[in-house]
Amino acid sequence: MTEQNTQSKGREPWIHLYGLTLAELRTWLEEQGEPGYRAAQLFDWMYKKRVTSVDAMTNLPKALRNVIRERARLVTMEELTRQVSKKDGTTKFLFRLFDGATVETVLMRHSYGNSVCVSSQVGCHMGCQFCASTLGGLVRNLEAGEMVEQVLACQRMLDQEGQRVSSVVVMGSGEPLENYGATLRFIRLITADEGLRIGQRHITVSTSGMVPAIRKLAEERLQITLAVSLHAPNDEVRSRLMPINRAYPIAVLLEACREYWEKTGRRLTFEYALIGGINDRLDQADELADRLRGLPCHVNLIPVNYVPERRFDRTPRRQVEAFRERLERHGISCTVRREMGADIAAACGQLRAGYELTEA
Ligand SMILES: C[S@@+](CC[C@H](N)C(=O)[O-])C[C@H]1O[C@@H](n2cnc3c(N)ncnc32)[C@H](O)[C@@H]1O
Ligand code: SF4
Repeated sequence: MTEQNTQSKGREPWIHLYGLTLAELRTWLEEQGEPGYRAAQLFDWMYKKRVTSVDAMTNLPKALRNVIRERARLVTMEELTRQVSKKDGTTKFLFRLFDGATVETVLMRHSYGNSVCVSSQVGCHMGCQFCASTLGGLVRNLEAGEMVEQVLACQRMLDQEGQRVSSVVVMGSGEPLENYGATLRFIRLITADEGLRIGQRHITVSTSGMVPAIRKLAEERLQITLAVSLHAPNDEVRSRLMPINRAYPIAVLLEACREYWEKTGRRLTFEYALIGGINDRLDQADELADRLRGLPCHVNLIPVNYVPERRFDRTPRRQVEAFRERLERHGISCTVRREMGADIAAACGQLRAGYELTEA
């Protein structure tokens, strides 16, 4: 039996079709006593025609459709809410999963294409001080198929406009490298030729800095971008903001990043949320530049999103610009991330947190 079935503890033994590769789907069909060649037809309905019901798969025999309906599931998530930004078209979805847990997905509309921000876990237990996703701790890992479904839900919305998902960032709730197997499987599924065919170079995985997993990922030699949430120029500040820094301090983390670059040839991205009075002084920009010197990388500066439970101040716009200029003067490539969907609420994780509160 396929790997994903054994992952899914605590649910009825049905197979999630979006969690399977084409070869695995073929094997599964054969195990059900059905011809394996039907897998390609099924995949076509799933990924090219993107139907949401097995009944719509009209070129499959009725008996086969019955087998699939009884023993497998196609769509496992229900859309609870959809908010569309009037400013920039950013769309935030809140989904209910098969077990009642909820996750967020965000579709961002850029001039250069459409990007989906995927969640990798329900909640998170990493405890970063500025992040809403961790407020209720970790509920569970997402399965690969549930991550694929997030992308497909956005693609179905884009289908109405004749557009496609051009890039994927695993930057929603959760620490993807803690859910390593599912994240890797997800990447393989969405890049597959017979699936959505999203190029590896259009995929970014963001991590809080799980050093052993970064090393393991480097060995896979994928062409994805690794984004590392750094947020501080030294261990004192980073350990206050991110408990993981006590296990893997900055020097150890940057060493793993260098290894990632050496093995994959991919430039690193560092995420740096500017928090007023904590990590946004110009001498801290100097210190950050010192640490990153010689490592092929790009820094994304993000004025911290307000999380009511945390009460961190946002760095004023002028100071953000000064910080960026200082880094650039040191030769560090750097951008200030454009705020998307500012009118539809909230830092990552807040939509779900708000929903869980009103449901409780
Ligand atoms: C929600 S995390 C998920 C991926 C992974 N766990 C990580 O930490 O990189 C995605 C990014 O959002 C950032 N982030 C979380 N809360 C934020 C906030 N309130 N303001 C700005 N960025 C935030 C994180 O630091 C990280 O760079
Ligand atoms: S920033 Fe990432 S690792 Fe930290 S709590 Fe949020 S989701 Fe988890």
